[in-house]
Amino acid sequence: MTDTVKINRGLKGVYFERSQISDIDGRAGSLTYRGYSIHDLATQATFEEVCYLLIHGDLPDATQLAEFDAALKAARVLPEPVFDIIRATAHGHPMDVLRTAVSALAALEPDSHDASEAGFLRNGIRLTAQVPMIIAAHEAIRNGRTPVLPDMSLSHAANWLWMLKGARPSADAERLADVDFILHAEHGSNASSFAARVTVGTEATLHGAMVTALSTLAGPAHGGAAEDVMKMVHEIGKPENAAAYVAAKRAAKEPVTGFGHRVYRAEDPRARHMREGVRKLGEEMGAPGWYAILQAVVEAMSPYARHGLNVNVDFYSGVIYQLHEIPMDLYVPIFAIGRMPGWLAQCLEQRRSNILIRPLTLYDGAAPRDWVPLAAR
Ligand SMILES: CC(=O)SCCNC(=O)CCNC(=O)[C@H](O)C(C)(C)COP(=O)(O)OP(=O)(O)OC[C@H]1O[C@@H](n2cnc3c(N)ncnc32)[C@H](O)[C@@H]1OP(=O)(O)O
Ligand SMILES: O=C([O-])CC(=O)C(=O)O
Repeated sequence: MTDTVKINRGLKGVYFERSQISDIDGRAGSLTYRGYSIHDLATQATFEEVCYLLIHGDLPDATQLAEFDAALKAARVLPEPVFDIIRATAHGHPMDVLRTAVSALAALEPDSHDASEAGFLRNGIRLTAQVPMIIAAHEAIRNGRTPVLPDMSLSHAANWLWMLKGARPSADAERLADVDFILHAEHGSNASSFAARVTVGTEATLHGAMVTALSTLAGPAHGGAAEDVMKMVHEIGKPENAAAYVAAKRAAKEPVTGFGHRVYRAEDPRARHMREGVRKLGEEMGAPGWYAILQAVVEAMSPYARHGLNVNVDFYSGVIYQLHEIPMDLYVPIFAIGRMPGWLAQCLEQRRSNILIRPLTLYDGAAPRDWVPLAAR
């Protein structure tokens, strides 16, 4: 038996379900949401339109968009006890605070156990609005400031920057955040979305699935990479040091963060937009050095590109946040803001044709043996 079973460690290359949400061609380096190219969405759409597209399956018309936008804005409310929880955990990593607050919302929202399609949708849209509020409130509280109230006249991206900084963002800063959210919104059966689907598979709540997703996103092999890239850039310090840094990592057989992907063998198509954002912003802000370090790392990694090892979406995003003076430990939470509609769409899809997700592990431990009483061990 042991010899005949084929094991796909890490479920590499395994299809576990059909999906109509997004499509990744890893060899071509292409990504579509509901059939629309990520390049068109990143250059033409707003995050609100992308949310609607992912959740409902089609682009909204003007009335549908206005209704969706109004629902998202109306959901910018946090129950008071959530602020107490944020205050009590304020010294923790923002991702731990966010996950704890979302978990608390499961107990605080009266309809969090509504497992109907409408219940998932209502709770999911509410959480999409609440997640940036939690992150911004935590950032204010840990710095001794009063959380900034949401501004209902602002878009999702602009309101996030407003609550984070307490100042109206420029049109360019708003668009950069919007594009960042669009690029991070959905990515098939990535680890956090898969984990969320496993939770929905047990007929658990949407809040439960979101807590699972947040826990899974936080790891450095997944959403935590942007924070690690920024730490790497600081460690490298100047472009001339990049080659030695990469050589040392390769010699130690350690991954160079921001490179590699389970599915892409060509460059991650999302990286193009982030790269352009870093280059442009760096020049505008008179700080081109960060981009130069990143490109020196890319150059040092170029011998491995032909083996399919290229930059992923998180390679460039950290520097954009750094140029906006956003603390490093907020990088993963920002990813979560963008990923909310993707997680929601995945949970809705799982719920509609639900099945318990329960694979097998092949036992190769100790052979059957006799019980040994404690005194005899
Ligand atoms: C939003 C996201 O989640 S994107 C991913 C963010 N994560 C990172 O950037 C962390 C760095 N990257 C990695 O650790 C990995 O590339 C992962 C976890 C993303 C993907 O891992 P896997 O799919 O298991 O790796 P994969 O099978 O593609 O690796 C193939 C080979 O490339 C190597 N490799 C993969 N990533 C890297 C890397 N970043 N640096 C150096 N070598 C790498 C592996 O060691 C492996 O080499 P081997 O065949 O000699 O053993
Ligand atoms: O697809 C993956 O494995 C990881 C990823 O890029 C994402 O979640 O955006």
